[in-house]
Amino acid sequence: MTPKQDTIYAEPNQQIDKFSFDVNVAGVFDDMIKRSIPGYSTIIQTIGDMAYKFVKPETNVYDLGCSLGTATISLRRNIQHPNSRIIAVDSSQSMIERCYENINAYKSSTEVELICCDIRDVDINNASMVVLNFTLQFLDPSDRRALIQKIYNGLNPGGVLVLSEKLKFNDEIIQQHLDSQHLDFKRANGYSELEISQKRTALEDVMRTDTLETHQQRMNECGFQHFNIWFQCFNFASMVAIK
Ligand SMILES: Nc1ncnc2c1ncn2[C@@H]1O[C@H](C[S@+](CC[C@H]([NH3+])C(=O)[O-])CC(=O)[O-])[C@@H](O)[C@H]1O
Ligand SMILES: O=C(O)C(=O)Cc1ccccc1
Repeated sequence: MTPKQDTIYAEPNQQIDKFSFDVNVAGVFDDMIKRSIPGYSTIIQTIGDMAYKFVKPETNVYDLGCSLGTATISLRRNIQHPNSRIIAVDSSQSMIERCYENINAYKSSTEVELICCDIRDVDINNASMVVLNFTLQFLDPSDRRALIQKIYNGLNPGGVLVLSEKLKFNDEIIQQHLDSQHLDFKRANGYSELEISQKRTALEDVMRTDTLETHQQRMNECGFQHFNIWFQCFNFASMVAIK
């Protein structure tokens, strides 16, 4: 089925509300994320490839900020062991409802537990893989370290964290260049100048990005000794940390 087209910011708005993962966004999210994040499909595919390699029998796999379940479905398709379990979490009720339908559209022997709650309140234990695919950037910056620490503590030795994020750059010239390439990507995917600028306003103070150096330092401080970026397209990156 072709996803419903994202026209949320297509008409001029008198007042632009803060971006939220409400029923309107959930209804067009498949289309929105594919047209907004360069490399999204590659990252989803590779999360599946990593699940094949990293997920061990009798362990938990977490998809934190699962939205419509795209990463969960990729994980589940690639897990080799029937006796592992995916715990998919999102705080948006509208996302969770649609995610439930998407997950149940496929049969699989891997159980998925869907939880509607804040990822800061979820217990992480006996994990062989944790996915934060473009979710950490929406968390209050002062809560990020505690979340990464909780993930580190809940991972088994040899377990993996996949962290995908929009990046910020200290170098102003690089920041401007990569941002303009991202805007060209959105234009090429059919977004108008009005859509781009209204969404940008809505995302201010809602999505706060970190530099790669901040991510690296936080990972190290939480105990991860093996960390690197495995994918980057413009200002979007996916990183891997192994315990
Ligand atoms: N504190 C929180 N607790 C729980 N959920 C949260 C929280 N904050 C934000 N979310 C949820 O995190 C998701 C972020 S989207 C993830 C895409 C997905 N991973 C994908 O692979 O398609 C990324 C984006 O829109 O750029 C939304 O569904 C929020 O409701
Ligand atoms: O659209 C953007 O400009 C982004 O930075 C990515 C994004 C994608 C989906 C929801 C919110 C932000």
